[in-house]
Amino acid sequence: MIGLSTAAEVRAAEDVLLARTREGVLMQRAATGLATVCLRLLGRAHGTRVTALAGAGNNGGDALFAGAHLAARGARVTAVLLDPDRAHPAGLAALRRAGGRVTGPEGPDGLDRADLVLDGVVGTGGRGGLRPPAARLAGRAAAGPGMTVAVDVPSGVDADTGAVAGEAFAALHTVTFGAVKPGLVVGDGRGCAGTVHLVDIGLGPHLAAPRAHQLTDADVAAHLQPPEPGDDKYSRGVVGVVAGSAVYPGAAVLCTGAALRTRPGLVRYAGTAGDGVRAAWPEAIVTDGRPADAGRVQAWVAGPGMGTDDDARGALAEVLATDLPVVVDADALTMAAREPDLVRGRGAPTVLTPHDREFERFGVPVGTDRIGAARRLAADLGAVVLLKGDATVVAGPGGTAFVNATGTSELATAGTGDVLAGILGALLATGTPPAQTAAAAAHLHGRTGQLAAARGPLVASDLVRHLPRAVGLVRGSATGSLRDSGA
Ligand SMILES: NC(=O)C1=CN([C@@H]2O[C@H](COP(=O)(O)OP(=O)(O)OC[C@H]3O[C@@H](n4cnc5c(N)ncnc54)[C@H](O)[C@@H]3O)[C@@H](O)[C@H]2O)[C@@H](O)CC1
Ligand SMILES: Nc1ncnc2c1ncn2[C@@H]1O[C@H](COP(=O)(O)OP(=O)(O)O)[C@@H](O)[C@H]1O
Ligand SMILES: [K+]
Repeated sequence: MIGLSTAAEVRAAEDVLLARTREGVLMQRAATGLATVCLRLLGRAHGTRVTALAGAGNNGGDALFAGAHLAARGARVTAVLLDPDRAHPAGLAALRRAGGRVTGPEGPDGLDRADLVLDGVVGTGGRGGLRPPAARLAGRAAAGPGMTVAVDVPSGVDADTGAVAGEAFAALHTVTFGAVKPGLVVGDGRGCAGTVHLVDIGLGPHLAAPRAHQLTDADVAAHLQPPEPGDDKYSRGVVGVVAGSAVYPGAAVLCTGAALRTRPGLVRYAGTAGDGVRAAWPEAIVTDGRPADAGRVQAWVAGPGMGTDDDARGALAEVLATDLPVVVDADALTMAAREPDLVRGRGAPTVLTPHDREFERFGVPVGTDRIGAARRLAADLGAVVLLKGDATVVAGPGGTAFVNATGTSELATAGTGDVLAGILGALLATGTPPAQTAAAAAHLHGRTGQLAAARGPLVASDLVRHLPRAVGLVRGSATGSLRDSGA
């Protein structure tokens, strides 16, 4: 699990460490790590042209020291000081000693010929979008030929939320210190950060336990254990699906198929699209009646394509009245937003899976702080909220959050949410903690999308087909990597 630490959490750990180390040691660790990553990315230093944009704070100090390291290895480094009178004195002296050039915000910045641009304008001390001189230089860097590398955080990105209020530096890579900040992996900040590289500066033992995480394949593998010799179809967790309708039979087929393909123990279907489900998935046990007629299950999925009429409302109320985990998706979200008390006060886990428009139906738009928004709704409803997007966020009612690290924008196609709901139901049926289980489902869904998209555009049923291979890949038992899978 990768911990995501806020700027305040990182600063608190830095303060402890600063008091125990010689002055400048932490910045040296940061700058050396930064220069090392840059050298790896460039392949060589000698003869390369580097422009380091340096603000007046410690972020600028990091960029100046890293520039000095690169200059000492033969790079031609130009430091552009945003505020020449307040530049980090020791960093500036080091850069000059190493033979770097120095200019002001209007000077010859070399951005039109740079191989590498370091963005040390502002880091965790930043507030709001970039101010004009910095915004202009960030724009020139983005238009120029140089590989853009952000120091700690792309300038203009809120490190905690990923919000970008105005202009921000568009980085191909971000070299971040001590801990990954949430703003690098969620919201608009994710797009500005590019590939994130973490440099260890020794903060680990002093960091507060993070309240937000990213899961790795290894974490998710624990949710995808193969059956054991003593298992039978019931012991693997039975999923109940309430989905589809005469108008939307496909949602029932996709959701049921995804549950079966994730954990092929037993899936029961109850609803008005039974014929379609029978035809597509003879393995499912189908009833045309109410959820109560379906037989025993360990988790319910309710919502995809089920409609919002009185019968649908009745079926939803029925599953929410059980003491079982329930996934509330799609049409069920519309009904739950109208009657939140259906969800509030449930004893068993409830996982709501809104996209932004569905989220807004609960009263407040998502806004620019996606983790905060998911946490607030989760706390209000006493439920887990899985907020879909290019980096899906999961929040539990107690504030634990996860940001998904897998996926592809090819998933922006109809029906992929129905597949996610089926995956989630299958994983919840084993009784694992609901917030992490929801994050595991999003992770597996994203990996499946990456596999399916390796061949080009995907449709939702491609995901269902690729699920077994994705499960195998995440378990670590599949051969080959995502890149060479040729799926
Ligand atoms: N505290 C420490 O010991 C360490 C700090 N480190 C670095 O220090 C950074 C934090 O440094 P600071 O607290 O000095 O703050 P920053 O350097 O992040 O920001 C302060 C500077 O940014 C300017 N600024 C703020 N908002 C701006 C905006 N919207 N547009 C343009 N300029 C803006 C301020 O005027 C000020 O000059 C971290 O991100 C990291 O890079 C690292 O060197 C590791 C060690
Ligand atoms: N641009 C994107 N990048 C990555 N994933 C996306 C993107 N757009 C949508 N997705 C994912 O695709 C799924 C779409 O779900 P949803 O909107 O509920 O679709 P539907 O209701 O048609 O099934 C979600 O898991 C979401 O996270
Ligand atoms: K920066």
